[in-house]
Amino acid sequence: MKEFFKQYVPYYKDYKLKFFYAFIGMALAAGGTAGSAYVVKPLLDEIFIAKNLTMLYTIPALVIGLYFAKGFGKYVQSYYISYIGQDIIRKVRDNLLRHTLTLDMEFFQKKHGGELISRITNDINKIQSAVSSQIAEFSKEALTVFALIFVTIYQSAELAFYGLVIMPLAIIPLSKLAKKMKKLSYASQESISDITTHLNEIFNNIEIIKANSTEKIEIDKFVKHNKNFFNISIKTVKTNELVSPVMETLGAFAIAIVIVLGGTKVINGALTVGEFFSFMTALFMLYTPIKKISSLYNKMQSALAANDRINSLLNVKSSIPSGHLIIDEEINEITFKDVSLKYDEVPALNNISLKVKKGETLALVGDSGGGKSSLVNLIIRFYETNEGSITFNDDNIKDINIESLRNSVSIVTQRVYIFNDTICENIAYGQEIDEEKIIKVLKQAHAYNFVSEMENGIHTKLDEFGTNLSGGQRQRIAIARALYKNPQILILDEATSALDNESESIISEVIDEISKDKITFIIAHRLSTVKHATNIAVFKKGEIVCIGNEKQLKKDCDEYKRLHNLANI
Ligand SMILES: Nc1ncnc2c1ncn2[C@@H]1O[C@H](COP(=O)(O)OP(=O)(O)OP(=O)(O)O)[C@@H](O)[C@H]1O
Repeated sequence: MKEFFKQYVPYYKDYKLKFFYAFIGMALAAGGTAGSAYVVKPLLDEIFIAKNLTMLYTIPALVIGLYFAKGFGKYVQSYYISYIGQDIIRKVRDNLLRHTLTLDMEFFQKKHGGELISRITNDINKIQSAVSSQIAEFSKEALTVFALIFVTIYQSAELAFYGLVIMPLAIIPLSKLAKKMKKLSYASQESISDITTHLNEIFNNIEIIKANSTEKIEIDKFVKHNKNFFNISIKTVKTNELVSPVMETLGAFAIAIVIVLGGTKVINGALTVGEFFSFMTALFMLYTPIKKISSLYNKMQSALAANDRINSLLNVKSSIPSGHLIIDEEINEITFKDVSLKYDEVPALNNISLKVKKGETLALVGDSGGGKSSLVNLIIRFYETNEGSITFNDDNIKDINIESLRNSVSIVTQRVYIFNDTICENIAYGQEIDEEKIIKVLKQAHAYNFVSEMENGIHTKLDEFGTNLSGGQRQRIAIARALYKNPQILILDEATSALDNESESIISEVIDEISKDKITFIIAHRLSTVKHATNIAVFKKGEIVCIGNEKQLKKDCDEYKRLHNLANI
């Protein structure tokens, strides 16, 4: 709990004035509550026993004033505390996404999107009540407790001792319940994360699910996750709801003792009836905030568990540190020297050495799983080499600033990413929109014809995942996006696989033309796509078995000949 506050207290310092207002509200609310307990004494002693007529009118006015103070105080306090809490949560959520996006691809490959969404939404919601309403409630209830304790002691210190001694005894069962709550909360958050992950998977793979009629299998899986969440939630309710009966039973003992002792004092004339009832009212009133504090403490455990999960994400650090060099000159060559890459100790690339110069195109061909995409993953530093070095001109890739590196590269992959935005925004993604330039690249990518036929032309909004486009149209949008960036390095990983032969050969010509001042890498299964490449590297099981132009390979490379023959079957 200490760590939790340590982590969030720095956020609070921006809200000093709001805290001050909230505190005034709290003080009014606590004062109003204690005052309404105190007022029982003059009510009984002055009105009912002494029959004082002035008091008959003064006290009701006082009651109205006290309740107004209590209500107004509560309102002011709730508003300011919620404001502070919500604003802090907004900042924590921003920070969490900011941090998550610094992590490397390996992390995202291993973590499910659904789980991350769950952390950034559900878990943060859990701490929201802790940093805002729970802290406020806790402070308000604690202040009320102090004020009421003051009233009880003021009325009778001896009775107060018997009435309140039970409180410390309650700590033992309550702390046991709190421990259990933290465990249950953790399990509950894991379970909701399973649900989000599964839902994410279902909606992302809906085509496959429908096409295979596996809806029932998915529903059965979901029912299991959902039932698990229900079971944990019910256990949480059982544990949390135990607080109240435990406190009430212990409280009943205290009250019983006080009735016997206090009653005796009233009978002996040591205490007035008013004093006794005022004391009893304060004591009764006292158990409500104490019960609330215990229950809040239990609920706080759920925030602590959520915070553990949030911190475990915040503690993950990128294993690919950025370098300091900013690319501000032309990249004339990229050199791979004895490069090896392993994914979790499984080798994917072995001893790769090659050089690509500006104006050249290197094509990567070979069987599936040969390591072609892995090689381009290294150029954009999605992964780190295990051995060997990659240099841009004479600079080691590890010394180059990652953002600057990626700004110099455009990559089009098999999987086309479309944002839920207009065609303009999708093409200029991350850069200023220049409509003329957008139209130019759309024409180059052979996309302008179908775009101009759309209702709003380049301002047409695309669905997320680009479902209002065909596969080939999506690829053309992705190619246009890559061209718009006008990068020094162009990577096309099966970028034209969904195009018909005619479009592909036209786009290939465009790419040949624009790649004259770039370093280009093309991965393609269709060998016809790459026949004009300066060099073709043939991959097999993570190694380059031959490298050369098409003519040389056709002559000397058995593996290339095999691929060529397969393509012609
Ligand atoms: N993120 C990853 N984590 C673990 N292993 C991976 C990852 N990406 C690729 N691999 C493995 O590395 C090897 C090379 O894969 P890679 O994707 O580079 O091949 P490829 O030649 O591009 O294949 P394809 O033509 O099918 O796209 C494969 O055995 C693959 O299973």
